[in-house]
This record gives sequence, C-alpha cells and structure tokens, in this order.
Amino acid sequence: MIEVAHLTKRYGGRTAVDDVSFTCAPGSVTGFLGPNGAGKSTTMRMLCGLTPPTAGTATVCGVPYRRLANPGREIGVLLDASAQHAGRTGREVLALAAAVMGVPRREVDVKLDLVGLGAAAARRRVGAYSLGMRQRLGLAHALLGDPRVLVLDEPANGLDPEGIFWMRGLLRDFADRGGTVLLSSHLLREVEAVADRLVVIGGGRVVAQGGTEELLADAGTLVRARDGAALGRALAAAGLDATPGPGGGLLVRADPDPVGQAAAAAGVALTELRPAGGGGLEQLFLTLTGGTTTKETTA
Ligand SMILES: Nc1ncnc2c1ncn2[C@@H]1O[C@H](COP(=O)(O)OP(=O)(O)OP(=O)(O)O)[C@@H](O)[C@H]1O
Repeated sequence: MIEVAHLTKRYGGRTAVDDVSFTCAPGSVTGFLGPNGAGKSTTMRMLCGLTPPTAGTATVCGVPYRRLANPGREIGVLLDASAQHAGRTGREVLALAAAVMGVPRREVDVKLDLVGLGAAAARRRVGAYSLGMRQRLGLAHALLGDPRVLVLDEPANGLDPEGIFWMRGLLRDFADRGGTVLLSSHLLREVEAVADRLVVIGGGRVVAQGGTEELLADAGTLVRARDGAALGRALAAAGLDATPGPGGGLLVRADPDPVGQAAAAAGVALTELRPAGGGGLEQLFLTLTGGTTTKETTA
C-alpha cells in the first residue's frame, strides 16, 4: 500500500509538486503520467525518502520510507537505471545489495534469471551494459528483497518491444499476487495495457485519477464541424466548455448527446461526433495535460 497525502515540494519560487494525494492499493498497478517536468520523479523521490517534502506525507505500508527498518524488503525502487556502479559486474551489484538487505545469496541468481540476465551478462561490468540491460538489472535489484511494493520511474526506457511486453507480464503478475505497483512511463499504450488505475499530473498538480477504464470512458466528446467557429458558438450558447482537440476538432467535457443537440439547435452540420476516450490513453492524456506547465509561485 502506498499513501501520498498533500505532498508538496518547492524549489525556491518554483512549485514542482503541489498538494498531490493518491493511494495505490495492493493488487493493483497504478500508472503515474504527466508531461516532462510535471513532477512525477520528484513525487517518487519523496516517496522513497530521497527528497524531503516541503509539506505533506508519503508512506509505504503505513510507514514513511526513511523509518522502514529494512526498506528493500518492503519496497523495490527503480528510479534511475544508470545510477548503478559502472565498475561492478551485474552480479556484484546484486550480491552487495543482498548482503546489505540480509537476503540469501541464492536470490541473486533467482532474480538475474527472472529478469533475463544470463550468466555471461551477469559477469560483465555494468558500464558495458545497454540501457535495456541496466533496466533489467535495476528491476532485479528492486525485486531482490521480495518487497510487496514496487516504485518504478520509466522502467521500460531502453527496452525493445519484446522487453516491454515481458515487463508488462512481470508487473501484472506481481500485482495479481497481491503486490502494489506505482509506475511512471511515457509509453502510454504500455500504461494503458497494464495499469488498473491512473494518476495524471500536470504542472505539479493531480489533474485526474481513477480507474483506467472509468477515466477513458469519462474522457468527454470529440466533435468536429466544417464551420468550427459556428460550432464553438453553438457549444458556448448551450453552456458547454470546449477546448481545441486533435485534428482541428473540439473536445467537450460532456456526453455526445448534449453536444449533438447543441449543434443541431444552432443548425451546425457536424462531420464527426464521438466519445473522446475511443482515442485511448494518448488522447485522454493530451486532453488532461494540454497546456500545463510547472507552476511558478511567489512562496
Ligand atoms: N533538485 C531540483 N532543483 C530545482 N528544481 C527541480 C529539482 N528537481 C526537479 N526540479 C523541477 O521540478 C519540476 C518537476 O520535475 P520532475 O523531474 O519531478 O518532473 P517529471 O514529471 O519527472 O519530468 P520528466 O518526465 O521530464 O522526467 C521541474 O520543473 C524540474 O525542473
């Protein structure tokens, strides 16, 4: 279980994370999404005790990370796959971590095998690893203590399509056995395929959260007319808020029915009218985060 409550981080006058709250329950994969600079990494770093929050709390299994007696046994963390010691071999990295965590040495081979790093790869220095191999090693490191919670920042970076597919299965299986996964990724199709829940942030704030299916179903309506200006006026007259959507259409936070009614009442001929969620997570993401930037404050 991960519980983040009113988490806030300010760097000087810049608010990187602004009153962020969410919960990740056992048995679920939560996709953590947002554009560059939205505050995902900063939130994850606060959750993992690497960055002190300005305000708010973050707990893992009810306890702040820094108060966990043996953190690697509770929470597996992969924040930066390139942070591993380049001069050590993959096996040495894990053996050292196993010793620190008090994990039996045999688990090193079990986890190397699990992430698909064979004996030859495990003998090579991390500095010679590809990014994909480092991600696999980072995941083995995160899984080493058999934690109940995983926090992964862009774990699919550098993986080829087969590797991405493999990781999806691994995370799904981890959650299906009662684990809790928080996962940030720019690969929206991957997130859509694996995440039960989504937390979307923009400009440091949560802009949407909930079940993946519900959020996609609730994404509003995409509408298009040859006379876009007349459509805009018709929607405004009906009290419907519209924002520019993909391909010159308008996105309306309402069901298709009132949108079509508004257009018909104003005599505007439509060329397209459909639920925006049909465009998948990519479109929902653009709708939710379009135009957001990291907020400047005077605090
Ligand atoms: N140590 C720091 N000092 C000052 N500003 C920081 C620091 N770390 C992050 N920031 C700022 O906080 C904001 C959020 O950054 P963060 O890395 O959390 O975003 P992100 O959502 O992970 O982005 P990305 O997808 O690009 O990794 C950015 O504006 C960033 O420049």
